Amino acid sequence: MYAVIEGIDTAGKSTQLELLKKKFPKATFTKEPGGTTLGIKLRTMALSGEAKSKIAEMFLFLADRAEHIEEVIKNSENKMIISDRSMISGIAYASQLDIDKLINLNLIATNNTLPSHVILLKLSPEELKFRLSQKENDSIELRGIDYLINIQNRMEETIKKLNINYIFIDASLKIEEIEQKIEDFINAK
Ligand SMILES: Nc1ncnc2c1ncn2[C@@H]1O[C@H](COP(=O)(O)OP(=O)(O)O)[C@@H](O)[C@H]1O
Ligand SMILES: Cc1cn([C@H]2C[C@H](O)[C@@H](COP(=O)(O)OP(=O)(O)O)O2)c(=O)[nH]c1=O
Repeated sequence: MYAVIEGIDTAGKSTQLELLKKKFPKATFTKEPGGTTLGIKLRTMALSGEAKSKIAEMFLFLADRAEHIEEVIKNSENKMIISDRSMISGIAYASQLDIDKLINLNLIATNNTLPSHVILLKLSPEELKFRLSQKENDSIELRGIDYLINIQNRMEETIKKLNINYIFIDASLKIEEIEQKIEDFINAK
């Protein structure tokens, strides 16, 4: 199983991953960007905001993804893998490019590997605004509410296009309610 937790910044991914780690202690927990030694360097570069070109930034994430698939996902193929983000973020955040083109590029990076289970935590604009106001924001989060809601819409569109097994969960539900929905989804198939 290759399950991924997706959602825009502050959707609650880290919160749920901490709970999943307790529930599934034998699973492999990983993340993008920064799930490998090379990926840690690429993550710093990608998140610094140094890239003037959005395309250059996207290729940093794609390089991270290719290394992650090869080093982590392929090496744990028969185990339960749970990842914080995936190619769905890669496609959604590269918002200046067309989704179909990005699917092709990402399938090159992943050698055609797709997640088997996608969990998307969805925020309303109001809840997003509140959560961003509560924390210090990195260069991507500083792009604002409309930017992030557009990314969230692109995540939904990408997941539907990829025709994979997914669940969309209202991210403003209680933490325990979300936890239960994720557990039921993972245990169902
Ligand atoms: N279901 C929830 N209801 C209310 N607040 C939440 C919920 N889940 C997470 N939070 C809070 O929202 C903020 C962002 O959560 P976090 O798990 O760090 O998101 P992400 O990893 O997706 O950026 C944190 O302050 C966290 O405590
Ligand atoms: C995987 C990926 C993430 N991102 C963005 C989303 C996030 O804003 C940022 C880092 O993700 P993340 O590690 O979830 O950030 P945080 O430290 O806030 O938990 O990178 C892309 O722009 N493209 C990508 O391909």
